[in-house]
Amino acid sequence: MKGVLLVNLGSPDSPTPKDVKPYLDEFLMDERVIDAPKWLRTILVRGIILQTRPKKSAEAYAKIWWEEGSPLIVISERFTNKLKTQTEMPVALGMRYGTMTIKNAMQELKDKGVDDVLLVPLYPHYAMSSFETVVVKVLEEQKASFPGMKITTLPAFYKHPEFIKVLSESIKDGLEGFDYDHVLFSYHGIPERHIRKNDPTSFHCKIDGTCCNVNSVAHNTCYRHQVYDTTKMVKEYLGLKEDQVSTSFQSRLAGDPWLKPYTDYEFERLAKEGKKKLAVITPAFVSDCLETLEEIAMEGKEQFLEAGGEDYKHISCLNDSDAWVKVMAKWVNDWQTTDVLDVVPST
Ligand SMILES: C=CC1=C(C)c2cc3[nH]c(cc4nc(cc5[nH]c(cc1n2)c(C)c5CCC(=O)O)C(CCC(=O)O)=C4C)c(C)c3C=C
Ligand SMILES: [Fe+2]
Ligand SMILES: [Fe+2]
Repeated sequence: MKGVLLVNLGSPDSPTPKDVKPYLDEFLMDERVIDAPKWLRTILVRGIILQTRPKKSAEAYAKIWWEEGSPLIVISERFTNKLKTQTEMPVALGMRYGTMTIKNAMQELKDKGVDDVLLVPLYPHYAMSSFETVVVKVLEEQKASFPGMKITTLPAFYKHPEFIKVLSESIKDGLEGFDYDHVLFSYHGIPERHIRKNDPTSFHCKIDGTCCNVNSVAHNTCYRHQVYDTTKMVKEYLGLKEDQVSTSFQSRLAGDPWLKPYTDYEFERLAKEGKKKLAVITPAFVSDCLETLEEIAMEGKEQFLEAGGEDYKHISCLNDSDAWVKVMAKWVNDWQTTDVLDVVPST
């Protein structure tokens, strides 16, 4: 029997250093997130980052925590429950990190008789630190505990016309009544090195965009290429002008160079350039989370206004909107009936 496995990133169990520490430990010890050799990763993560970050992160989580729990988890659960009403297949939700494990979600599907699974990583774009690590983890669990289960993965849907439409329409709703003069597309950043590592040709990606008009298999796994495609397509759908839109990257950790331009620098640049009313959208995330609610909606607003901006609005992610659930329901139901995935990767 067919079933659907939704996977998102995960959150700590509570916004306290006691719960944030093991969550960050699992997250940052993932070799696809901090991709240093294990001995070095251990020193970096356990010897340095985890000495101070859990307290700082817990304070940030406390600012956005809901009565029902972490926004990312609550929203993902609401999305899952709505999807269940729109498909005959069993649907289960797991998280890559934390206590809501992928293994438990796979067990839930198995207990319902599912042996043919559509895996949906809840990320529009491919990065080894998001999409790829989910796929690898699911395949590891399959090998270890569910050998009879067939796994098919929904590809990154960053440029699927139905995704672009539902995202653009939700942005249009968010912009209504807000007299903006610029729209910033802020995506989660990744180290530039990860782009090179994910380039199967080893020579295509130049990290400055000059490669992106040349068709290449590299684009199937190039996070930078994919996010710029999303920006371009949403910009076209909404009829925004070239100088009304820009793309930037948030949430970097110290160390190696990450994808540029950095969102916090963009706030300053845009304010200094006279863009006084800024709308910010965060399309790397399908659900609101720490990185959107705290870093962008709270900290970002402060940074932009301090730099001379006058008005600022973060537009919510797709979350559990009926329109987004309907798009996902169509994709999974099409797979159920035809075995075909109408979500093609790019070249
Ligand atoms: C778009 C998907 C994501 C990518 C790609 C990604 C890469 C990435 N992240 C870190 C480090 C951290 N990210 C943190 C939070 C966080 N990251 C994503 C998504 C992607 N990360 C989400 C949805 C969240 C929010 C989770 C929530 O509970 O709301 C954090 C934890 C918070 C903090 O301490 O700041 C860290 C750390 C790296 C290093 C990385 C790529 C190498
Ligand atoms: Fe992250
Ligand atoms: Fe490219």
